[in-house]
Amino acid sequence: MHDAENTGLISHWSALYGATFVYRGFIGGPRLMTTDPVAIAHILANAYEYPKPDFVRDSLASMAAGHEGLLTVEGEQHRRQRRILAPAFGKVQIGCLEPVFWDKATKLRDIWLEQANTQEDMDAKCPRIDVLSWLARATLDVIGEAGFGYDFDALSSHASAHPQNETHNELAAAFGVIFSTARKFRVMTILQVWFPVLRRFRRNSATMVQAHATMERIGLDLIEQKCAQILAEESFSSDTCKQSSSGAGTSRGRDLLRLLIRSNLASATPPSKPTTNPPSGKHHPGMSTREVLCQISTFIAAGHETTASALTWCLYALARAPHAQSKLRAVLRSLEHGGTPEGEDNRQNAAVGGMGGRDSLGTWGDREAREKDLGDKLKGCEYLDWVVREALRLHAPVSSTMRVCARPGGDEIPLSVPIPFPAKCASASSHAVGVDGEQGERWSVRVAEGDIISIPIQAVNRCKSLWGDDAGEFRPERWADPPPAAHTIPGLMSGTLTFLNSNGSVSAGNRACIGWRFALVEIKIFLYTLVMDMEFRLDEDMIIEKRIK
Ligand code: HEM
Repeated sequence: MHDAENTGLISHWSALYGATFVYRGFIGGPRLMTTDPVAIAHILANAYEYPKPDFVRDSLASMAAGHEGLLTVEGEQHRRQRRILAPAFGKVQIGCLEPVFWDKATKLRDIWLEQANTQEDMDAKCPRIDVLSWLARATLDVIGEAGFGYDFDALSSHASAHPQNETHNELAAAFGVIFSTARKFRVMTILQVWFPVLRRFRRNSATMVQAHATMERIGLDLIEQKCAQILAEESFSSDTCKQSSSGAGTSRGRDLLRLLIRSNLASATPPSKPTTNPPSGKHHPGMSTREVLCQISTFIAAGHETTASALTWCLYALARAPHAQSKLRAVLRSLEHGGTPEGEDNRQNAAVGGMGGRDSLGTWGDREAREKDLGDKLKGCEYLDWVVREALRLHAPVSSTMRVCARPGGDEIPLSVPIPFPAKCASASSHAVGVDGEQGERWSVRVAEGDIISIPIQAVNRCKSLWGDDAGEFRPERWADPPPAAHTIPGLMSGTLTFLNSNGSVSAGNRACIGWRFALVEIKIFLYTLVMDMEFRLDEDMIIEKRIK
């Protein structure tokens, strides 16, 4: 399962055994796998009764998210953190971060254009660019600045033109050590799940200890800086405060961490104490410094590679569908010129790779006003929206997740597709019967407390029973009229599980991606900036497939 390109196998099993079946995990442990939308809706709507299994939380924590970040905490602690974090991810607040997205997207585009002009092995007009590594740099810079006002400087150090070159930024290097070590020791991580005695042999090399210390030191410094800024603003109670809380202006100084600390202070401050935040009416405990610290690494772990991978797959899908790519470019260009084809002549000399493209955004006059105007237009651009939805449906960056039943005494999970008895087997000549000899159909499946359930996000997104026979094809136009069956998936991005779903009540738990709006706005601005001036094609000499590294 680990090595197979991850959707194919699950779709194959679903075709053989139905939407809900059991497979054997590591050392034979049984796991329930379901692509049934009703079952998935039930599990996700009761998020606190279906938490992430310990080994999943452990492995997320070791991939830098920490044990007290939003990705890894459960129950009451999660509810409290989510409430404090939610305001930082609101529509207005994300709007404030748009200048960062424009800035990094433009920087990346200029680097690629420069490479296109100078690359030695450029064959005629088609230079080869390793898109994923560059996008990983760009999205690291984005999450650094928009997440906590920190400059990773990953794009600026591009002079060597080799994105794989080691970074000189100490926080990026520390994160790299932790992230790659966590990935490398997968087998050991799995063994530690089954044999807890092995947990004491966790690798804690001097490099790892130092990497953790660096992350902690820089994180604490950032928290201190933000607290000082907020306190200064509070004491001045000036326009600056009004401006930042209303979300106006540029992003400088208005990062997620700062918003989170403001929200945390408001939460932990007795209502009598003056604060620039509107009174909530209730007094809740805030997050500890350790919890705030863990959110910094959580933002990097959850928001960096996911978005780089999403953007890479968007470009891949467009490269494989030249017609859709040209249509998108035409639509985006018409946005810029108020719906007219003006500017086409200027671009006629632009070679593939966009070498005749524009100057950076800065030379267009009032840069901020122009970005704001374009940002608004992008939000209303239907075809761009279809392209992004379709690419993220087909290529969900988080391809699966797991839950464990924690309901005392187990649960009965409802199904929309019944399980037949005798159950279907791989071989048509053999049949299994229900454990209790039962015959007929079952419209629910019984799970015991402790049973592990796999939710194959990407396989659900590509399910033919939901999306039709062309479910595996990139066809943005399908979003003009999505099939009714797709609406049974209560996803954040209609009909898909890419960002998981949010149909749970606050008390039952909401584990959907809190950064979905951040990601979508970032992706759209990057696509606009890159696709406008460059044409993307696949390198014919490369085999591109999706693997969990
Ligand atoms: C295209 C980009 C992204 C995708 C596809 C994505 C997908 C997801 C998914 C599937 C989950 C649920 C994981 C699970 O419960 O097993 C999740 C959770 C989360 N995501 Fe994202 N994400 C993206 C971008 C971001 C960004 C940019 C941020 C932050 C800036 C972010 C922050 C988080 C956090 C903090 C959680 C945990 C939420 C909770 O448990 O309450 N994500 N994401």
